Amino acid sequence: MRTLITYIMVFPKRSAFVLIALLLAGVAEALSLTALLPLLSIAVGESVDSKMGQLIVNMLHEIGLEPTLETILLVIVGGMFLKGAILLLTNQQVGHTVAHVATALRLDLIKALLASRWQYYLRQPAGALANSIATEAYRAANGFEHSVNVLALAIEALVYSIVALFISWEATLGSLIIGAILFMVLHRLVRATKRAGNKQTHLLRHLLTYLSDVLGSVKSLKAMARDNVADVILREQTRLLEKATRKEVTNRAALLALQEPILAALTASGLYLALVIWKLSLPEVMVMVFLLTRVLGLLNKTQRRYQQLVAQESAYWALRSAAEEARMEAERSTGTLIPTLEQGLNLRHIVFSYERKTIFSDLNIEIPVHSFTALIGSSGAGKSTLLDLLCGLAEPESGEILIDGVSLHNIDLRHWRHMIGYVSQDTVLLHDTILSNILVGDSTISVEDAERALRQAGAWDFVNSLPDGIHTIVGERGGMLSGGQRQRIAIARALAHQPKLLLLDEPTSALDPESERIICTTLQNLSKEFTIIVVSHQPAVINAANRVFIVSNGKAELLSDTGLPAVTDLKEEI
Ligand SMILES: Nc1ncnc2c1ncn2[C@@H]1O[C@H](COP(=O)(O)OP(=O)(O)OP(=O)(O)O)[C@@H](O)[C@H]1O
Repeated sequence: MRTLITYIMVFPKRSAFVLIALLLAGVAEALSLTALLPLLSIAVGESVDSKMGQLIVNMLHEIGLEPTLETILLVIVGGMFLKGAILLLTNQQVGHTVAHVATALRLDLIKALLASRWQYYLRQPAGALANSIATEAYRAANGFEHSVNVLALAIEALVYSIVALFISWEATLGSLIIGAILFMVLHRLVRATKRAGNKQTHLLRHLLTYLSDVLGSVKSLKAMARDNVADVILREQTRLLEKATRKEVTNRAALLALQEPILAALTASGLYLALVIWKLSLPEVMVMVFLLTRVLGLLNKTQRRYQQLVAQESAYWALRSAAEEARMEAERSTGTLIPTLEQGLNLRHIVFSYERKTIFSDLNIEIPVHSFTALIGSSGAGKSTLLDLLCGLAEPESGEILIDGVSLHNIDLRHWRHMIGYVSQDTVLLHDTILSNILVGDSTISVEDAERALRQAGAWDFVNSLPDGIHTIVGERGGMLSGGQRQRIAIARALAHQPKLLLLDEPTSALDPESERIICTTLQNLSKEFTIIVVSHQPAVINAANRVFIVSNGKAELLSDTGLPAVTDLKEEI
C-alpha cells in the first residue's frame, strides 16, 4: 500500500489523469449496464417499475427518445463504445506513463551517481548499476502500472457496487462482506508473492554484478580453461533466481485458481438467496447477478493486480534507496571562485590516505604553466592518486592545492574541471563514430572543435584517410583502430573542450615503440600550448618531458627540470 501511495505522490499528474479516465470508463460501462434493467422489463413484457429503470426511462424521455427495445439496445452498445474509446486513451496514457516512470527512475539514479563522491562511485559494482538501470527500473515502472490499475479496478468495483446497491442493498452488502473475507483469506498468497519478489530483486542484483565481473575477465578465464568455475557459480545463482521466480508464478496461479471456484460458489448462493429467500423479480435478479458477478470479479482482479504490484515493488524501493544513498554521498563543492591558469600549480604539504593506508605524508610539487611534467615511481606509489587530487576527485586530509595561488577549496570545481583534459590509463572508446567519441554528448563542442582537437592530437591525417573520415565507426571498444590511433582519439577527446591543463595516466603503456614515438611527438607539440602532466613508466615519454618527478615514500622529488634526463639513469630510479 505504501508503494501505491508513493507512486501517486511521486507522479501525481499522470496518476490523476489515468485515474480520471478509468473512472469515466467505469461510469460509462455502469450506465450502459443499468440500461439492461428496463431492457429486460421491456423484453419480458413487464412494466418498468424499479427506481433505476425509471431513471433510465426518464433520461431517455429528456433527450426525446422512446424507451423501446431498439433505443435501449443502442444505449447499451453506445455506452460500450464510449467506454472502449475512453479505455483506449487510458491505456495509451498508461503506456506512455510507464515508459516515463522507467526513464525518470533511471535518470534519477544516474544523476545521483554521477554527482556522488568519486571514492563512493568507485565502490559501486558496474553490474549492480546495469541491473538497476535495466531490470529494476523496468520492474519498478511495471509496479506503477499495477498500482494505477489497482486503484482503477477498485474504483470500478465501487461504481458497480453503488449501482448494485440501488437494486438490492441487502444482496450487495452481503456479497461485499463475503468478498472481503475472500480477500483476507487469499491475502496469504499475496504476502508470499511479496517475499518471492524481494528475493528476486536481491538475487538479480547479485547475479548481474557477478556476471559483469566474469564477462569482463572472460578471456583470461577461458585461456586458462577456468571458465567452468564461473559457470558453476552463475548456475547456482541462476538456480536460486529461478526458484524465487517459480514461487511467484505458483502463488499467482494459486490465487487465480482459487478465486474462480469461490466466485462461482458465491454467485450461486446469491442467486439462491435472491430468488428463493428475498423473492425478487426475475429481471432484477438477472441484472443483480450480472452486476454482483462483475463486482466480485473486479475485486478479484484488484487483488491479482495488487499481487503483481507487490511482486515488483521491491525493485522500486531498491532503486530509490540506491539513488538516496548516492545523494547522501554527493560531492560537495564549497568553492565559488572562477579559476585561472596563468602561473601554475602548487601542491604544498599534502597528506592523503585511503582509509588507513597513507599514500602521501608530505607531498610538495610545483608545476609552472606550459611545462611538460612526467611523474614516475614504482607501482602503487600514488601517481594516479596525485592526478585525482589535482582534479578534485580526491581530497587531501591536510595541505593545500593552489591554482595560480588560489586554494582549490575556494574554487568552483566544475569550472576547474572544465579547464582539464584527462586521458585515463584505460580509455574505452564507445562503439560509435570518431566524432561521437570526441563529443561524448557535449552539445557545447562543435564539429570544428572536434576537427581542431584531432589535428592537435596528431590524428587528423589518419582520420581523414578513412573512407568515412570523422564519421567512421570505431567498433566495440575502438577495436577497429590500432592502439596508437585509439590513444590519439582519446587525446583529441581530452582537447576538444579547449582545456588548459592536460593530465595523462600511462598514455603509451600498451603501445608499440612507433606508436609511442608518435604520441610523444604529439605531446611535445602540445606542451607549447598546454600545461601537461603525464604519469608514465616509459623511457620515451620521460625523455620527452622537460621536468621529471619521482613519487615515492609519500613524497615527490624533482629529478630533472631542464629537458632530457638520461634514460639509463632514470631506469634505475624506476
Ligand atoms: N579508491 C581506492 N581505495 C583504496 N585504495 C586505493 C584506491 N585507489 C588506489 N588505492 C591504493 O593506493 C595506492 C596508490 O594507488 P595509485 O593508483 O595512485 O598508484 P600508482 O602509483 O598510480 O600505481 P600504478 O603505477 O600501478 O598505476 C595503491 O596501493 C592502491 O592500491
